[in-house]
Amino acid sequence: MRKTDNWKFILKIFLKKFSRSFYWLLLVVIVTDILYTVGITVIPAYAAKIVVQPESSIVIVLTTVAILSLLIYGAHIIGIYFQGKIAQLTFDFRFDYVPIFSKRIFSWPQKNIDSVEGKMIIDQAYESIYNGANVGIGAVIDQTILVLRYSLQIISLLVLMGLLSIWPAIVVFSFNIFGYLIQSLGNRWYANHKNAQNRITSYQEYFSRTLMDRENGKDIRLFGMVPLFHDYQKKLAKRLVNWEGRYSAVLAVVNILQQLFNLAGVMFTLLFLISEKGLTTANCIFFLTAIQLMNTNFGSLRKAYTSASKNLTFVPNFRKFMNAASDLPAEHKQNVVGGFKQLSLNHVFLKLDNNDILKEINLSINKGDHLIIVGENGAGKSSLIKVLSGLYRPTTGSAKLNGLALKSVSPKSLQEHVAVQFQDDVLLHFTIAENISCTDLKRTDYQKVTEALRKVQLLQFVNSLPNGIETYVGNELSENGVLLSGGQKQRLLFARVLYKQADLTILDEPTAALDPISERNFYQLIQSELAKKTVIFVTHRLGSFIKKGKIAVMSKGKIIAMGTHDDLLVNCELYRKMWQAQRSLYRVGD
Ligand SMILES: Nc1ncnc2c1ncn2[C@@H]1O[C@H](COP(=O)(O)OP(=O)(O)OP(=O)(O)O)[C@@H](O)[C@H]1O
Repeated sequence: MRKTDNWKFILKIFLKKFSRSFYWLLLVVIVTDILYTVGITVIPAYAAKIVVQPESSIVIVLTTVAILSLLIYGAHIIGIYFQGKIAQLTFDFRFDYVPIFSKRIFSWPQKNIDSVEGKMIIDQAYESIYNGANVGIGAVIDQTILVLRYSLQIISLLVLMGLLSIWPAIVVFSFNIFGYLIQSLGNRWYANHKNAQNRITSYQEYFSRTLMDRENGKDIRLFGMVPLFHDYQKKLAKRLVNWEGRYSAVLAVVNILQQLFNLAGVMFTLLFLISEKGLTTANCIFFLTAIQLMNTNFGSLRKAYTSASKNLTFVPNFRKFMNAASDLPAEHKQNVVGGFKQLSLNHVFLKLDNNDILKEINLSINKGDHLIIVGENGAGKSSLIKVLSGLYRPTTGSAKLNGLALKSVSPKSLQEHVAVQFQDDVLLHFTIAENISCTDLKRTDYQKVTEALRKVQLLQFVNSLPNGIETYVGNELSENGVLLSGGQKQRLLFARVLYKQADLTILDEPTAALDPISERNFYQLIQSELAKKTVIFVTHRLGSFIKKGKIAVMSKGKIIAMGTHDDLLVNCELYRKMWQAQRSLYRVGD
């Protein structure tokens, strides 16, 4: 990606953001800057009149100096106030990105979100916007505005100096240009080495995040893993400190050379002033003030420019995020499924990170079917569920819902007809009712929520809470929130499924955390509440329930057998082994 493209990209974002008032603010700030620059170089020279020309009227000179100073400093104060307003505008831009970010992330194929590459892109894009006021894309704009302001101040000084004598202006300007060239070498070093630094900081953030996250605390504490973490962190810190050391050395060289050039500029001008015998004291004072100010302005300009260039290195990450392939555009996802009739996979293969996860899957689920999927750990059951629920698109082969390509069905229609419960689902720290209805309280059917809670045997517990179904889950958004046990969470998630009453319900190990009584209640609910619905159900528990449906056995990414429990006991060795192993666990005395 070219640097100019990065600038163009940022400019486009901000031009859209800034209204006319922004340009007025900027104009006022620039005018006050120039007034200030001119004022503080001219006023001391004018005041010197009293010293060198005692015959001039002290009253007039002093009054003029006082009035000019008041005007100049007044304008300067107004300028500072408006700078604050500009900073507010450029800071506020990041909050426009909350909806843009989430919308884009959720329009990505799930496969990309789960991948390492996807994680990096999201993290880095996030960093470019939200890493603080002086970092990232916002900082590029802030610093570019500074570059513009300092440049105009320098130009006004050059014009002022040039009106008296062109040579000091040319000399100081040229030396500062050398200073700038040296600075750009330092900038180039930073751009070339930024990725190495990024990588170390991103690893380090993992450790800080994990150590600071209280939810991770249990095992780290119980297994005494803190030293292991600190060890890793120390090594990374060392690498980071080394990196910073090298960068400081580069900066020091740049700084020293720049100071030398500045000094040379001042010396040359002094020589010039000495050689110009006719120069008045007032002009002499003017030149010396102007040169000092110009050097300071050049220094600030270089600093702002360096900062803008440094922060520009964030832009490619952000652009990568904005340009990342999203799912099919909405216009290709207009198909609506009336009611559920059939879900079918034909010759489906799924590759994730270049690994073959699913191989040659052929499956057809018809209205009213109850399909149970069993298999070893890592066989591909959850991945298959992700294909069936439309989260993963097959790498080859087709997935169809009611004869329509699953990828072309509108998300809204899919959401209406399909309910899914994954083994790693998390409850949001919203109210219990919102977690079940998946919408705000105004649109929630309280009676249906109560009914679902009663069915999963949580109603009594929820009613005993201070705010009933309006109690918050967890304590991130409310101090009165309730902390739920693993089994309670799983029952609440199942209440969500019952509330929805979707045509097709997909459940991925929904009983793993349930006690035996709750588990039995769960099977009964499937048979009573979802009897007429279509259900796909992944489980490791080969209980009595399994004898009632059609079973698919998975191994190493394939469906190796399909049939009833009795068929499979005879025809599928893996199934027979799993059944016998589980039975042996529950036989008294074994
Ligand atoms: N996003 C991913 N990227 C790469 N590989 C993945 C991804 N998700 C899963 N896998 C791999 O796919 C294989 C199947 O995983 P999957 O979760 O589908 O198995 P499973 O049958 O549900 O296992 P379990 O019974 O343990 O829940 C595993 O080897 C896993 O490492």
